[in-house]
Amino acid sequence: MNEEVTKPGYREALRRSYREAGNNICLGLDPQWRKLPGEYRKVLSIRPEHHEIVSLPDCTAVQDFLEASLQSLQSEGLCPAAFKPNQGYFLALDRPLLALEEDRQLQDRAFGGSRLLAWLHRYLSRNFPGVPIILDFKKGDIARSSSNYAEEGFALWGSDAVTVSPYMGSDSVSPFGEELGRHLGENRPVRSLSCALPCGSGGVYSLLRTSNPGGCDLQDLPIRGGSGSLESGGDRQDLCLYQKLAQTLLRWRDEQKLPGLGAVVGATSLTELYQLAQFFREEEFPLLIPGVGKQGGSFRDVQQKLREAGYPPELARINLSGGLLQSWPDGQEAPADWEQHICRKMKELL
Ligand SMILES: O=C(O)c1cc(=O)[nH]c(=O)n1[C@@H]1O[C@H](COP(=O)(O)O)[C@@H](O)[C@H]1O
Repeated sequence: MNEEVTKPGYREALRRSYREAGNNICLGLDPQWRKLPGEYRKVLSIRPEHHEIVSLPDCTAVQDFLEASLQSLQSEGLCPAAFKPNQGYFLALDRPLLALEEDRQLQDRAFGGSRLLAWLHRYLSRNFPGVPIILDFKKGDIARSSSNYAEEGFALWGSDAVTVSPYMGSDSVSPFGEELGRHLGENRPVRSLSCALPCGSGGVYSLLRTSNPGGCDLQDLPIRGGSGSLESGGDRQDLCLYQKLAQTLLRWRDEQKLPGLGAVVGATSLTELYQLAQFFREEEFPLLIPGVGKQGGSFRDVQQKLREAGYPPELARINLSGGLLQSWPDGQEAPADWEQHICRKMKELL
C-alpha cells in the first residue's frame, strides 16, 4: 500500500461508524412507490397544457414514509452503519418536462424525486451524523465525463461514497478519487462526514462480482493474461474476469490515488464472496455486499463467510434495501404496524 492509501479517509469513516453503530448493516433506501403503506401511496393528477391528465406519485408522501421509517428506527435506538440510496428510485419520480410548463404548480412537480434525494441526504447528515451515505449510481465514462459524475456524487449530492462501473478502465474510475468541488465555492454542500473526509478521499465502490443472476454471464468468463488465480499456486488459465478485476482494482487503488476504492460483491454467490474476502482481507479493501433477502442471500451466511475468510467486519457493509424498509410481500398491503415491522426486521439481524 502506498502512502496515499494509508491516510485516514473513507476506511477510517467505515471503522468509526461500525464502532458507533455496533453492526455492519447498510440500509438501502430504494423507495418502491407501489409498495408504500396505503396512507403514503398518494397519486397526483395534473394536466399540462395541451395534454391529457397525467398521474404521478406524490413525492411528499414518499418523503413522509421515509422520515417515519427512519424516525421509528431511531426511537428504538437502531442505527445502521451506512445508508445506500439508489439514485434510480428517486430520479424515476422526476417528470423533467414539467419544468417547461407555464404553470408554477406544474413546474414544482418536475423534480420531485431529485428534491426527495436532496432532502434525504440532508436528513441523514443531520440525524445520523457520521454514518456514511453511499450514493448508488454505478457511473463510469471517459475521464472528462466521469469527472462530472464524480462532482455530482461527492460535491453536488454530498455523498460520502459512490458506486461505479469499472469496465471503461482506469481512466474512467480515477476521476472519482480526485479533488472535487473546488470551484463550487460556498454552494458546496456539507458532506455528512463533514469533518472526516478530505477532498478526493471519499469511498468508491467498483462493481466486481454482482448479485444478479446474470452476474456470471460476463464476470465469470475465463480470460488469459492473468498473473495466477486468486488462490496462491493457481493456474494462469484459471483466472476469470472478476478475479482479474480484483487484482486490477488493488493496482488502481495504488496507482490512481484512490484510497477509498472498494468493491461490490454480491451476497448470492458465497464461494466467490469467500474467495474475494480472503483476497482482500490484508489489503483492508472495503466491500459492499448487496443481495440479501429477496435476491436469495442470507445476512448470517455472509457474516459467517467473512469470518471464515478472516475479513475485517468493520470494512464490510451488508446491504438490505427491500428486506428492511419494505419487507412485506409484493402485491400485499403493508402490515398495520409497519413501523414496528421494520424495527423487528432490523433487530433480527443484530
Ligand atoms: O451496486 C449495488 O448496490 C448493487 C449491486 C449488485 O450486485 N446487486 C444489487 O442488488 N445492487 C443494489 O443493491 C440493492 C439491493 O436491493 P434489495 O435486493 O432490495 O436488498 C439495489 O439498490 C440494487 O440496485
